Amino acid sequence: MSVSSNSKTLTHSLSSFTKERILGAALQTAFELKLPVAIWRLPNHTEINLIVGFSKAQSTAKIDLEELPEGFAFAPFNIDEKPAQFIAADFSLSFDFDEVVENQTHDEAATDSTRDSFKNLFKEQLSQESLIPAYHKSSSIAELTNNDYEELVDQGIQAIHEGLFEKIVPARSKTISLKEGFNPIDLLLDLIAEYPRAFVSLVSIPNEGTWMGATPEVLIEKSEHSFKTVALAGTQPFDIDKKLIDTAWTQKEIEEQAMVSRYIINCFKKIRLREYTEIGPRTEKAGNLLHLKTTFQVDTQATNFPELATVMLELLHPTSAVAGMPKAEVLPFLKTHENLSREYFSGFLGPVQMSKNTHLFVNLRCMQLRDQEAILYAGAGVTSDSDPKKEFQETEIKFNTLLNVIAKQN
Ligand SMILES: C=C(O[C@@H]1C=C(C(=O)O)C=C[C@H]1O)C(=O)O
Repeated sequence: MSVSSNSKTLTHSLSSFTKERILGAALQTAFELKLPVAIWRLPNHTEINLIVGFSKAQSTAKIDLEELPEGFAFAPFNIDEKPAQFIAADFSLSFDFDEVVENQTHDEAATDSTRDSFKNLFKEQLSQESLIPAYHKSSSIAELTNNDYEELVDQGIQAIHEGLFEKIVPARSKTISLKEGFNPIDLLLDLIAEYPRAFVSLVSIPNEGTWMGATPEVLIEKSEHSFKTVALAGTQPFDIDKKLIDTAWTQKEIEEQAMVSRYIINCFKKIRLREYTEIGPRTEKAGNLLHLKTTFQVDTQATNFPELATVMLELLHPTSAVAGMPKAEVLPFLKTHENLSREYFSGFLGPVQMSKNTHLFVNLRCMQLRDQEAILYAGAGVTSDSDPKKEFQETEIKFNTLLNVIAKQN
């Protein structure tokens, strides 16, 4: 294993451990010291990243992508009711294949004692051979669950027929029990291996809990001079015997996805941005599913709009792919009828300003890990042509993205 190191790092000692062991020890240490931690792998990348914050995750009502330091953002669906969390990259590690690199961390005096406690306990945990790491659990107890999803979809369809809105995305949850000896790191590494094109992550924050997922949906990508967002909607199971270009889409699915594109274009219009590139819609494979996807790109240097990502983030979230359209009518309807605490499901998450790049994703195909159980979440886009039974089936196949991999454990 090749290693890069410097005197302030642990790397020389890390290189003799497997990534399972290192990630497990870091998660356990963060749990014991009540520190926030995020582990992720970007789509189409091999590198796995881990950061630990040496102070509490910062609660913030606004994610300002220009102002924030390097770190990881984790925002709920309803950002007006519950603030977003931000984990600063006080300690960070990355693995590329088997090579481990401990990145130079910020050396702020205020966090020195936490840094020392973290490093000492981390070293101790690394020596535990069969460690099953613990994770932070949410302090919220009242979990709402809607058990009649078809009825909810039906109410949505009726409201569309009455002209209240054009599209709605009701969601539901499914609780499963976790096997004795469930190891979140093993599952995370299996998801990473199974879904190379997804954003795979585990986020664990004291009081907020632990979330894991493999999402196909980019919310915002920002690099020094470019901005990207996508309109992703329309769902069908992936058929291994069929070529992607031969995929046929119904009018309902085409319209449903077009509404998401229209929503993004309307956001551009609000800020008078005319120069963007639009690619698609094209069929996109997302694990066991297929979606329709249109990509929107902007050269932020040519348009002289360096803060575009922050402005668009506020306008876009939650998009019509996870809420519906128009938002002002749909959000109160969901609040009254959905009867589900979405929490971080269909919120957004991802690394901010890490090596000058920001990658935010919509938190889909995800679950919340609790004590011996996990709550999975999924929604489906409902339009006037929806069939409640089919929408229920769609949420079932969305759950399968995680369930198929969980079933392979042990
Ligand atoms: C709401 C979810 O997915 C979103 C809804 C889709 C749809 O309605 O077809 C497709 C992709 C996502 O934008 C989910 O995965 O839970």
